[in-house]
Parts: sequence; structure tokens; C-alpha cells
Amino acid sequence: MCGIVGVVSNAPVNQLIYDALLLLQHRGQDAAGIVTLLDRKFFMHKAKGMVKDVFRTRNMRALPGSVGLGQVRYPTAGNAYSEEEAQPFYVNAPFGIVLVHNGNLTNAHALRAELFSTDHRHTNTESDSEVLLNVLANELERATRGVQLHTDQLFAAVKSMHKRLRGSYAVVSLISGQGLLAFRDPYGIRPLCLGRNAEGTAMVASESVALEGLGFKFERDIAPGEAVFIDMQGQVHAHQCAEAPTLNPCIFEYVYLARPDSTMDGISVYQARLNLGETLAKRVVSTVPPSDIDVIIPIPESSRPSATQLAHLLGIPYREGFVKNRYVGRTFIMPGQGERKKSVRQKLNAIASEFKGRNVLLVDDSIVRGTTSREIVQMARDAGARKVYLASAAPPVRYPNVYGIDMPTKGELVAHDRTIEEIRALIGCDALIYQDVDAMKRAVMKAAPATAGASKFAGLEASCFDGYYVTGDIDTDAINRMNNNRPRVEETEEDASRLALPNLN
Ligand SMILES: O=P(O)(O)OC[C@H]1O[C@H](OP(=O)(O)OP(=O)(O)O)[C@H](O)[C@@H]1O
Ligand SMILES: NC(=O)CC[C@H](N)C(=O)O
Ligand SMILES: [Mg+2]
Repeated sequence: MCGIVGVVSNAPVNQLIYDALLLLQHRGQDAAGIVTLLDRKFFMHKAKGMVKDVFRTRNMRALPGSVGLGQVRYPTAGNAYSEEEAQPFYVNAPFGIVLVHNGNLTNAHALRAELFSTDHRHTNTESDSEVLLNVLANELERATRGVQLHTDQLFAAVKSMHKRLRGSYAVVSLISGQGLLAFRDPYGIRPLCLGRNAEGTAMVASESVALEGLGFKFERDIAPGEAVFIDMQGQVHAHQCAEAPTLNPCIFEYVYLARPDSTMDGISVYQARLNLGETLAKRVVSTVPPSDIDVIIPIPESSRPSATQLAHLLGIPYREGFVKNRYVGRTFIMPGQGERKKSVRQKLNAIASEFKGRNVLLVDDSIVRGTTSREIVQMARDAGARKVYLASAAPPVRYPNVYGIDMPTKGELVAHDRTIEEIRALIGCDALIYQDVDAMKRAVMKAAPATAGASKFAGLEASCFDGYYVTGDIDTDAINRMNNNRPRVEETEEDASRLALPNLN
């Protein structure tokens, strides 16, 4: 899950895109980039790092034009260390196209070979997004051969792309001299929405928070399979380009990835997290008697809404026992286990008085590799807690995710092939309570307003919890191939042996 944004205005857009990327920073911390368009010429600046570090004043001055796009990257394919794989990507023909992508292609390997052998196109990085751009270029070239570019050709190109691409993709692209083309995969796995401000500037973005935070009015989500073209005058043309689109948004967006103040496909992320706390409360009481819990403490940041609701329903005091260092980013999306582990300690510090002599129930939104939980449980014990219980607002993450969350190896998942008791022993808590898969799905769907209708959803993409891959073409070979092209980071020996099961006897 990266953050993407595109803008068509009649005033300079560099600052607007920068501000939107800041609002989407939680979706990617690894690299950032902006392209603007002025008189058919693209201006680009991209580099590794957070938005505020990547763009200095001199870089901003070198981004003129009233049309542009940007991205914050969380690598899921290719090389996390490569500056070249920061987005946007550029290709010179046809017309000149730049593109940003959120998601993960599951057939990038086959497409790369096909692009070379059949389409005679060269890609120069390991990024699946560069492959995606070249497929767009190829299909656009084919659709416009011998004719003037018109919206019909743009939509025909997206239609052909849907036939070639597999996996998840929310895309924003700029076509020099023409306008902005945005589209979403036929399963609607990754989010994308559209809005406008009082001056008539149009914006597409991954999350509604980017629109609302900048004074734009949210207009609508882009539908699965739909393409939206915004011409240079700001006029929006939309067309359904997929044959049988269905809406299956990624459930992990609601659990962890998105900001709580965003609404995606009609579902408020905050309300979904409150609901998850509510259903989690039922699981907690069936495992630990509430009278045995003195205090409920969230593991900041993302678990807070679920923890407040849980505490409210159980009638147990809610306390902020961990203080978060706001200058350390999100741990889960950092590349490399060593960095993630170190960051948990740097990021969270316990207030000993909230733990001393108490039975505490710690609440997290999810437990993936178990990095956070293991450190936090130990910190709670070090701070003097008597008993440390742990509850997760999401069920065990047992299967690889191949749609844009970097957790494709089963071996990395603390819950894979382990019983709850084994996981509990590994994490080191006195009781471990997980949400149930169906309860999680119901809790998120319950946050869909009656008017928008739960009926528009075919389901929620929840493969990392239930092992069901909505695109239907994910087997062990596909997962192995993607593993071979994962963002790789050097691991220490200690990291490698980290998940070895301790002797439980
Ligand atoms: O089991 P793990 O592999 O540690 O992953 C799960 C943890 O990572 C995330 O926190 P993160 O620090 O990324 O972000 P947050 O501040 O939004 O909670 C998530 O909220 C869990 O706390
Ligand atoms: N998280 C994402 O959306 C990643 C986009 C793309 N697959 C990359 O690795 O750069
Ligand atoms: Mg967290």
C-alpha cells in the first residue's frame, strides 16, 4: 500500500501535491516523488526518504505546472534500496507518460518477459510498477495507431490492460498534452477516490483524508475496473473498462493501513475499528474474566479506536500506558526485521505507574510478525505488570499477502502453522485473545452506511486471514516467484533465528 495522488488545476500544483503526500505519509515511508507537467514537459523529483526530507525548497521550485501527480512508496516488489524504483516512473512513447501505482502485480514476472519478447519493450528495474507503465504505454500505442487520441482510445487501452494485468492496482498517470488517467483494478482491492475544491481543481487520491485535509470535497470512490480521465480543462470523463467488476476492498486497510479519518468505499475506517473493538470484547470475556483485568492499554497508534471501545464495553479503565515518539515512523512498513525490532523500543516507552502491580490487557490492531507484541509484552513486564494479557482486533495473520502488503513469506508470520498456545508462548503473554475471521468481516461491513449499501460489496479481500485469494490465480509457484522479487534487506543472524519456537516444556 503506497499513497498516490494526482491533480488537474489551473494554478501551480507542486505545493498541493506535497501537502497531499504528507497526508498520505502513513501509507509509505520509503521513498517519495512528484511529477508536474508544463507545456508538454514533465518535471520530476523523487528520492528515498520521507516527504519532508525528499523535497527541499530548490526541488519544489523546479516543479512548475498546473497538472501533476505524486507517490509515497512502501515497497512490495523489487528493491527497497533502489532510488530508481522510487515512483513516479516515466516512459517517452507514446506521447510521454508518467505513472504512480499502489498495489502489487502478481504476474509481473510473466509480463516482463512478454513485454520484452512480444512488445519489444525494455524495463530497467525490478519494480512491478515499471512493468505496469510499459503495459499501459503498449496498449495506448496500439489503441491510437493511425488515429487521434480520444477518450475512446484511452478507455480501450485500460480495457486491454485489465485483460493483461493480474493482482492489485490503483493507478494515476499523466499523458503529456492530454490529461490525467486514473483507474482501479477489477476487484477494487486497493482504494482510489475523486474530489474537487471550490476553485474547480480536481484531485484523485488513495484516501479521502488527502482531499478533506486540503479543503476538497470528496465526490466519490472510483469503482473497481473504472477508468477516469481528467482532461487539461479539468473535465472528468469516466468509463467502466472491466467486463465483470466486483468490489472486494482489502480488509487490512480498515484494520491497520488507512488513517482512521478516511472513508473508503463508503466505510469509515474509524467506525470499522470501533466495531472491531466491540466484537473483540465478546472474545475477551470468554477467555479472561473482566474482574481479572485492572486496566486496558492500547499499543499506539492504530489500535486506539478498538481499545477505547473494548474498554467502554467491559467497563474497565482505559489508560495510555505507552507513549509514542512521534518522530519514529510506522514499524510494520519498515523494510528489514532488524530495523523494525529496534524501532519498537525507540517508538514506544512505558509509563511504569500504569503497569506496576496491575493485570493489564494490551490491545493491538493486528499481530503480523509478532515483532511489536514480543517487545511490548516484555516492556509491560519490565514496568512491573503482574499479568500481561494481549488482545488483537484482527484474527491471526496466517497466509501470505500478495496484493500490496509486504508479508508474503509464511515463515515470517508468527501465527503461521502455530496454535494459539504456541503463539502465546512465543510472544510471552499470560493470555492471548484473537478476533475471529467472520466477526472481523461483519464488524467492518457493519460500518457501511445503509444508504451506500453493503450490497455493493462482493466481499472483503482478507487473504492473509482466510487464505482465499480473490483473483483466483495464486498458487505456491506464484507466491514463490513473488518472494524471489521481494524488497530484500540484509538480516542479522539473530533476526533469522528470531521466530524459532522456544522449548515449550
Ligand atoms: O506483529 P508486527 O509485525 O509487529 O506488526 C503489527 C504491528 O505493526 C503495526 O504498528 P506500526 O508501528 O507499524 O504502526 P501504528 O503506529 O500505526 O500502530 C500494527 O499496528 C501492529 O502494532
Ligand atoms: N505498496 C505498494 O503499493 C507498492 C507498489 C509497488 N509494488 C512497489 O513496490 O513499489
Ligand atoms: Mg501498531
